Parts: sequence; structure tokens; C-alpha cells
Amino acid sequence: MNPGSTGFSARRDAAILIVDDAPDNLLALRQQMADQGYQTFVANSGERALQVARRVHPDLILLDIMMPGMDGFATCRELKAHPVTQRIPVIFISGRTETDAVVAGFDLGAVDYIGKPLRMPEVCARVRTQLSIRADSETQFEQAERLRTIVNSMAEGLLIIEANGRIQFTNPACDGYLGYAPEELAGRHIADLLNPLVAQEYLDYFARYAASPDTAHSHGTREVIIRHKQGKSVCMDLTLTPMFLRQPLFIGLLHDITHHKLSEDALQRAAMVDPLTQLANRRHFDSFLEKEWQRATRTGAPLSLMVLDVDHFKLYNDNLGHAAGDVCLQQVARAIADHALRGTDLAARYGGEEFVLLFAETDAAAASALAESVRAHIEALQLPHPKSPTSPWITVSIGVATMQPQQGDAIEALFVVADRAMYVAKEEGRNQVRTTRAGGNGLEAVRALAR
Ligand SMILES: Nc1nc2c(ncn2[C@@H]2O[C@H](COP(=O)(O)OP(=O)(O)OP(=O)(O)O)[C@@H](O)[C@H]2O)c(=O)[nH]1
Repeated sequence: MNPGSTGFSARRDAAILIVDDAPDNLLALRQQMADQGYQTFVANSGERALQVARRVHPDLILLDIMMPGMDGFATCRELKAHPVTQRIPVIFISGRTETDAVVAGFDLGAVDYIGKPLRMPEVCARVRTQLSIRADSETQFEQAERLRTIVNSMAEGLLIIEANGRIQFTNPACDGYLGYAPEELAGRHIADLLNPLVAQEYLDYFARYAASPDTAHSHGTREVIIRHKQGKSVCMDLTLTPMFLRQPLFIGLLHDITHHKLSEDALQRAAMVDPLTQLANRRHFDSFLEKEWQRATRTGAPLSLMVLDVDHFKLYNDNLGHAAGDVCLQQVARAIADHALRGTDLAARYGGEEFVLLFAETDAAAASALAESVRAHIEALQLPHPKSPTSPWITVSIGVATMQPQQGDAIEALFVVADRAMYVAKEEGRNQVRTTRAGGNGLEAVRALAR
């Protein structure tokens, strides 16, 4: 049998401390206990018994009551008062067999009381019984200690919740995650932590389980937003498992996924943003345009697209270097972004040195004015472009297309018209805006393209 198992056979090597001031009694008891296979220690006074007990941690103490100096009762009191010895079972062995003495012995915490004269087989049987009980309770105590250590040191938050939603227990990790002091959460309701809909969903699940525990199953893991004590929200995975003891209880395991969530958000953001300029990238712009296009088709509102291209940018790169070119693109991007002011405006880097701006509910005249202000803004930055035949500064050419899209029109057509306008701006000297107005030839060209 392994050392952790319970029962009498596991205690054959148990250590027994025998305390008696009469040498004959001491010898006789020691012999009996040794014959049973126990390891024995002896003490002939209460004071000595305390010393030995604290040193050798016996599994059981056979304690005489009437002794000079510290008697058995006083010794027992001391044993029970000291953390090292308080859990050691004590059996009184005494010639005092009157009821008061026996009751006093049990009141002091003794597990048994044997009257003298001793009947040795009975003493052995009682010792055996107490050792067996002790082995069981020690095993339970060790298991509980082990469990306590695990619960206190685990990284996951643990909650024990009653069927009515009252929190019964939380471990230190849970308190830490949610900003509470130890035991501060006990007695609170889960609705203090979760949003009302989620809390109600859990309460319904608790009620179903409490009504028919046999049919219940684990609620599994789900992502929940939990209110931190300081009011902020933390994102966690919550796993709930039912446990039916004297009452239905639920074990909640909390796993912090805030970091995971943050990097997920960062990834999602990275997938939408151009790393050089921090403007929206082409993919994000296309899906944004798709939504605005559909909205404009429904509402009949005009939609304007600007295509901007940096003038003579190849010359800029060749002259000042690619790194300077990158910085220049960042400055141009910042200026462009300053003009996307409404929630439905979006500026994006569409390719190398080409940018786009989308304006919902904006007609051709307004779009043309906006484009002119973007052009003027960039020119006013006065970013030196020494080799440009157009201007000493960086300039842009802008093509604007405005449409009231109708069912069946193709989005690509909007780009074609804006691109055409932009190339006209280039051909006619750069650093200027060209607009295709609704109803004009450009729009007819678009419709033709869509057919
Ligand atoms: N520094 C830098 N240059 C880029 C980037 N993307 C594209 N380019 C450069 O931008 C230049 C675009 O040149 P072109 O399309 O020939 O036109 P351009 O020189 O701007 O002349 P026009 O458009 O006719 O005024 C090329 O030299 C590309 O290498 C970038 O991310 N960084």
C-alpha cells in the first residue's frame, strides 16, 4: 500500500508517544505498542511530553492525567494550543474514571479516554481505531491543502457561484484580474460583473441545472466582457461547469484574453492600414467604397471620388533618394487626411504615389472645391522638389468623378472617370484639378463602360 493510502495497515509504522510518571505503566504500555509494530517514544512528565511531541510529531499520544507538575489536562491544553501539535490525537489513560474527569478530557479535545486498570487488548483496539481515523483525516487534510495551494497559485481565475448567481468564493487570480481585494467578491452577484443580458443567460442556465441536475451539462467556454472594479472592461474566456454537492454550485474558470484580443485588434488594424502613411490601404478603401456605393444607390445621393497623383515623383526619388521619397509621401498623406473630416469620408493610399479620397453625399461642385483645397494645401507645404519642371515644390494632379449611382452601374466606372480626369490634369500642366460633372460626357462614358 502506498504511503498516501488510508487504513490501519498504513499506520503499522505509526509513532506513539506514551506519557506517564509511573515507570511500570510506561514500560508496560511501551511493550504493548512495540509488540503492535509501532514506533514508541516515552515521557515521564507533561513538560517533557510537550518537548518530545514538538520534536517528533507523533501520530498519537497516550496521556496519563495524574502527574506531578503539569498534569495530563494541562499538557493536553498546551498540545492543543500549539500549531505543531494541535492536530495530534490524544487518548487519556487514567485511574480517574468519574464522569466529570472523562467529560473534561473530551472537552479538552481528547479523542478517547481509557480507564485504569488497563485491559491491554482494549487499549490496542482503541489505538488502532484512532490511528485509522487519524490516517483518514490526515489524508483529507493533505488533499485539502494540496487543493488550496493549486487554487491559490493557479494563473486562471476561479469562482464558485451559487444557482441564484451569488458568488461564494474567488481565488487570488480572479481577484487580481478584476481588481478586488481578497474575499471582496464573495457575496456579490454575477450581475455586478457581467452585462445584464449575459448575466441573465447564465442565471437561466443555473436554474435549468438546479431543477434537473441529471440533464445538465457544462456550459462550455465563451468570451465575455467583465467589469473591472475600476469600471474598465476586460475581455475573458469564461468556462462554467456544474458541481452538485449539498446544493447546486458552478465552477467558473476565467482566462484573461485581453492581450490576445489586443493583438487580434492590432492585426485587424494592420490588415486595413498602409504601413508607410497610416492611411487606409487599398483593400480597406475598396470595401468601404462598396458600402458607400450601395448606400448611394439606395438614397440617390451623389458620391465623389478624387484620385491624386504626386507630380514628377520619379524625378523626386531619383534626385533625393527613395528614403526622402518615403518621407515626402508621409507628409502628403497627412495633408490629404486633414480633408477627410466626416465619418463617411475616407482617404487611402491606393498605390505607390497615388492617393484616393471618397466623399459621400457630395456633389461635383463641392467635390471640385474640396479637391482644389487639397491641391492648394499640398502646394503650400512647400516641400522642395528641385528638379520638377512644374514647380519648385511638391505638387499633385487631381481627377474628380461624381456620380449618382444607379442599379447596374459598375463601381470601376467611377475610377475610370476619375483617372481620366487626373490624366487630363497631368496633360494640361499638372498641379491642377479636373472634374467630371454628372450629366456630362464623362458620365455617359461611364454608363457606356458599364454596359
Ligand atoms: N519613395 C517612394 N517612391 C515610390 C513609392 N511608390 C512608388 N514610388 C515611385 O513613384 C514614382 C512614380 O513615377 P511615375 O509613375 O513614372 O510618375 P511621376 O514621376 O510621378 O510623373 P507624373 O505622374 O507624370 O507626374 C516611381 O519612381 C516609383 O518608384 C514609395 O512607396 N516610396
